[in-house]
Amino acid sequence: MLILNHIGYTYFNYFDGDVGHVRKLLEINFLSYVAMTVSALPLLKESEGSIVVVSSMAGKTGAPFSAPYSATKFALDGFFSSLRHEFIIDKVNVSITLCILGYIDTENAVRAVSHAIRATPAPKEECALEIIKSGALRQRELHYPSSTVGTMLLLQAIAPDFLDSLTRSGYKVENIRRT
Ligand SMILES: NC(=O)C1=CN([C@@H]2O[C@H](COP(=O)(O)OP(=O)(O)OC[C@H]3O[C@@H](n4cnc5c(N)ncnc54)[C@H](OP(=O)(O)O)[C@@H]3O)[C@@H](O)[C@H]2O)C=CC1
Ligand SMILES: C[C@H](CCC(=O)NCC(=O)O)[C@H]1CC[C@H]2[C@@H]3C(=O)C[C@@H]4C[C@H](O)CC[C@]4(C)[C@H]3CC[C@]12C
Repeated sequence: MLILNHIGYTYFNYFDGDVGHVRKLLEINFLSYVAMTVSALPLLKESEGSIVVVSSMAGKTGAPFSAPYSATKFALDGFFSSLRHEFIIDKVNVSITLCILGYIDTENAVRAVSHAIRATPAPKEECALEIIKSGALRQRELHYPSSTVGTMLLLQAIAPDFLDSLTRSGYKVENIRRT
């Protein structure tokens, strides 16, 4: 099983216009996932294995203060959803699981956003287990925590403007200091 999980450092703030940062983040969060998949594919085909791509709610719906990060996660969905089709057409028995995660209590995330986000983060240990399970079960997508992510995806489909305003109301915008 190939689990793609790493992310590069980004800021949590208004987009600052730095195109170089977006390019660098795409390299770490997106292109390296493509490169690692290419390297591992011969072995994965031989073992009929699984690719697990760790993404985010911010890779399915827009969220403020994470424009570069969000772009890299949307790119993962586009690339790996297309690849999944090709595997099925080609009868390649390698599964692709896209993990759509809400706010998780890892040290870096809590440090970056706890001053500005009202939600309580979900536990990282349970999250890690769900990620591994979803790959082993060859699920198409993991939604974790399922109630929050499931509700948000449903709202995106039926009431996208309402979801946007709900998302914004979850932020303490006054605590975001423009840099
Ligand atoms: N925590 C959250 O709220 C959420 C997380 N996610 C996703 O979950 C995954 C894990 O997130 P989380 O654990 O919070 O992230 P962290 O920032 O805690 O960890 C990121 C990891 O990536 C590694 N890394 C950074 N740059 C590179 C690089 N250039 N090459 C290789 N490795 C690198 C870091 O290594 P080192 O420590 O050595 O620098 C670190 O181990 C990510 O894909 C993230 O997008 C999705 C939604 C919410
Ligand atoms: C808060 C976002 C989701 C919207 C919401 O209100 N959810 C309620 C809930 O989840 O209970 C967060 C969803 C994903 C988060 C971001 C993420 O994907 C990890 C980044 C990691 C980095 O270390 C900094 C923080 C993140 C940008 C993080 C910020 C909060 C989310 C957008």
